[in-house]
Amino acid sequence: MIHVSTRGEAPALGFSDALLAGLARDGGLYMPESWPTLTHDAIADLAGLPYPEVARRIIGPFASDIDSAAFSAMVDAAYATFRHPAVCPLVQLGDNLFVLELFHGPTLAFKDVAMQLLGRMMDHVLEQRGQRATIVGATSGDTGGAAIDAFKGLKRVDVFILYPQGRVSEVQRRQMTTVDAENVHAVAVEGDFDDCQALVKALFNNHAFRDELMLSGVNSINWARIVAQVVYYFTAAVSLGAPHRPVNFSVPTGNFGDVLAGWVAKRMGLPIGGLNVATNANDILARAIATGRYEATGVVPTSSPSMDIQVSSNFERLLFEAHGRDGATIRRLMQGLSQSKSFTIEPAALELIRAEFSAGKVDEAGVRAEMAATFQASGYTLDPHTAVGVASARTVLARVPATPMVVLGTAHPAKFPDAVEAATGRRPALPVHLADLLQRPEHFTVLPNDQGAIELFVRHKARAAGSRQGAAA
Ligand SMILES: Cc1ncc(COP(=O)(O)O)c(C=O)c1O
Ligand SMILES: N[C@@H](CCOP(=O)(O)O)C(=O)O
Repeated sequence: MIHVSTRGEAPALGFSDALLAGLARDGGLYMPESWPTLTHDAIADLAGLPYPEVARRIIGPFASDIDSAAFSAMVDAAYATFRHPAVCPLVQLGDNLFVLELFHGPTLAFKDVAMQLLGRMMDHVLEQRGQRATIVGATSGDTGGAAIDAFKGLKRVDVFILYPQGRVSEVQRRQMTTVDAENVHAVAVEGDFDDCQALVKALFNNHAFRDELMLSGVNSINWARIVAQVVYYFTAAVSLGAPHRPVNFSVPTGNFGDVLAGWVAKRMGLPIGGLNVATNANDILARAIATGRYEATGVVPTSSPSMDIQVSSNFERLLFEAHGRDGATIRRLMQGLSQSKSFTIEPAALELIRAEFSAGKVDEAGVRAEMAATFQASGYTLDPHTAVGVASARTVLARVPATPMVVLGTAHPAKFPDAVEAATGRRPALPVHLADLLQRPEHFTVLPNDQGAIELFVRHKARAAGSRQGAAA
């Protein structure tokens, strides 16, 4: 499978190279050249299969350059880390309303689903090539913890996670800062998530720095992240009757990776009726889909901090497809974004996007009301991110009540105990393996929102680690 950049100027790469590259060298994002599809019967055959087997059938065609026996073992090991036998179970909340619980992995967020596999695949490819890599990632709270858990202690990688200081929950912060592994570096940046993400992209776009340290990325700019997230759309839809009937999804959205994975599932033949982009007060995507104008206005802190994002990286992948895979157009739109923080989607592209995506914004009062109402009605505890998805899903469900609606349950409520307690009156407890998280000592470094300062820190730490590994070898 060949992968091309959304900006049309970087070399095309195979899966393993795209996996290690993260961001393309022209600043774009990798996408496969074509979509593998599953027949109606092949989708029907997925019913009742264990999650790892579905993962092999969906991810396998993309990861075709990884040895299949090794890949198969990595899939089994990745999903053995989940605490639920179904890996991603489906829970019914009401008539045709379901929550797909994606938070049974080690760090209680949907990021684990992809990251547990990504860590194993990267380590495998690096070992085969005899290489070391420096992973730099940006997080609004969940990617960081999931990446640190997946990569901690690995000999061939150093991990640097940039998070916005003071803008993640205490549990999220501690999941990053209490891991005592030499190859892990939690960096509190004096800025918001968009600043952290811009810094990561700037490090990649400094080609000398990128090559010197062999930078690699684990944000959803990495195509492998998206592929691994496609699987649960299949397991959920098939358990609700696909391919014999369509299923809708409502996705709490920030960086647009998770909902894009649903759109990929649709390209692969899954009968998804509609994909609902559910946003919190940071509603740039809802505005863009409603008006055709993508306009970044500055991040507002909310009770769903992982979705406090204005520059939504993966929207670029959808724009690429909707604009006829024309790299020149994407370069022009992205230049507009960096110069004036805005661009206009071309009318034909907007029409294509609207044919597949609806969008809705849920404000803070709406999030609280949804958490409270769901808890009172069914005793089910939603985290604030999933609550955005459920509240927005109800609007769609009112329009199309006969089609099952699956809301992606993106985080465990115990990651956001203050918001959940304020809405429901109950403080959710952390699972046993994290029960002493609030007592563990923290290690982190505070750095300014400055590319030079980040580069200095990463170079210093990565070189020291390289020398340690060299001495030990
Ligand atoms: C809990 C939670 N919900 C939703 C999202 C939004 O997902 P995406 O960035 O893929 O749109 C995130 C962050 O990615 C998250 O951590
Ligand atoms: N919400 C994310 C932000 C980064 O998203 P990613 O999917 O691109 O890694 C987070 O919690 O870190």
